[in-house]
Amino acid sequence: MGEAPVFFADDSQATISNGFHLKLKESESAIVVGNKTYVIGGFDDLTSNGVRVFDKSTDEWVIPVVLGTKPNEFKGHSMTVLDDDRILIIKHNSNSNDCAWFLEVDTHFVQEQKKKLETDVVCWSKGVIGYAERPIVISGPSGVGKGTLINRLMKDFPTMFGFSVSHTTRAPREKEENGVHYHFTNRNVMEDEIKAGTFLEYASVHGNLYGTSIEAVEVVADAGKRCILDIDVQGARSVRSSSLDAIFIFICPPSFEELEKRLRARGTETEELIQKRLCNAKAELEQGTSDDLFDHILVNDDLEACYELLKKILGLDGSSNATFKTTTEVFDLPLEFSLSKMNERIIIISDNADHKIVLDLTNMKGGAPGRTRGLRMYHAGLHTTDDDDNDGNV
Ligand SMILES: Nc1nc2c(ncn2[C@@H]2O[C@H](COP(=O)(O)OP(=O)(O)O)[C@@H](O)[C@H]2O)c(=O)[nH]1
Ligand SMILES: Nc1ncnc2c1ncn2[C@@H]1O[C@H](COP(=O)(O)OP(=O)(O)O)[C@@H](O)[C@H]1O
Repeated sequence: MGEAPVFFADDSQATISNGFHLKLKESESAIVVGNKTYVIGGFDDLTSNGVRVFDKSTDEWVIPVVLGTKPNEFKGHSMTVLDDDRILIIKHNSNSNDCAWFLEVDTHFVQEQKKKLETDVVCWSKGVIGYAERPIVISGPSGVGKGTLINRLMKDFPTMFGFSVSHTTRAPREKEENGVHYHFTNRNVMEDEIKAGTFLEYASVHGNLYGTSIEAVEVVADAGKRCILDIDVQGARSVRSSSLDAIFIFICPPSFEELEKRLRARGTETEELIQKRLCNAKAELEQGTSDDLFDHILVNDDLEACYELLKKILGLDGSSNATFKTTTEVFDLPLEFSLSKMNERIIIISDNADHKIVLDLTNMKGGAPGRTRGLRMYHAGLHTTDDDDNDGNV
């Protein structure tokens, strides 16, 4: 039986706490979503994971599993509930690069994780202001040239793309670096991490476990880059059903014989492993080309031609409207403020009312696991129409 909720810090907290009074620490505040009261804050306390939940239906406190990277330095904040499935938290005295955070409490991803982990789960997702490009999933059989194409993109556009470094239980190849090509791990550790909800997706491929951690994707978004995932078809299917909102590209070889030739010429696998990869390639090619999982299928025959096509799909050849807006005005938020919600716009009103900033969620995309992208911020009164630019539209 959980500790019963005790007494109040002040009236405002008492009114939002679902008909009972909560005693909150100085840096905490509470908000009600359905039957549950979420108490958020206390990040300085190392014994706390920053979120506790009082469930009115069971009369119990629950400490949920908290996924995603949580915000640091969380002094004052204001909150509001969106769509009954996430809480928007805006930090006081912050700026637009790090002011908006979402605690997802009942989104599709969180519901899935609750089922998987059989416990209460919440997940943080940082809000990113401004135009945000969709992550890219690249799949294809072993030896088709995925790594070659990705390395080329990263080399030609170093500030634009970031590689999602997967975890794997396979042994490192010569020249592969831990933390750069993969996070090399062992099966027991990885299975425990899978159980703990560390991964956005994972699969058993060629007899080893491979997985994309939530952190691997977030690290890239934090660096302001567009994330590239090199994952197998099973992983692509999992990502498709997540909120990552990626572009899915499948790379095919010109022929099976050519695939075998490349795999042998690379010289990184034993004969036994080459046979295993070739055998799996048949099924991968069938799955990759037979349903609607992939948005684009590229044949990597001539490398240059394939690379040009890839750049075209990604809007890098100058023929598309997909320009990269990397800079947006930085807004300083007041020391103290309250929030008011008007449809999909959140008005941030400073306590002395000299300052009004709008956080526009109309083009919000993505979400946990990963960033919530496409948010827009402007000074109230200065904005004219909804369609005067394409911020957030991908
Ligand atoms: N599902 C999933 N597949 C992955 C991940 N990382 C790599 N893979 C896939 O695992 C397969 C084997 O990768 P690897 O051992 O590096 O060999 P390669 O394909 O010959 O370069 C490839 O199809 C990769 O796309 C991951 O995080 N998740
Ligand atoms: N279009 C191409 N034509 C000939 N060889 C290629 C081509 N693309 C890649 N390769 C070579 O094929 C081998 C496998 O490529 P790699 O990028 O490692 O594949 P993957 O990452 O899909 O397993 C490498 O030796 C690479 O240099």
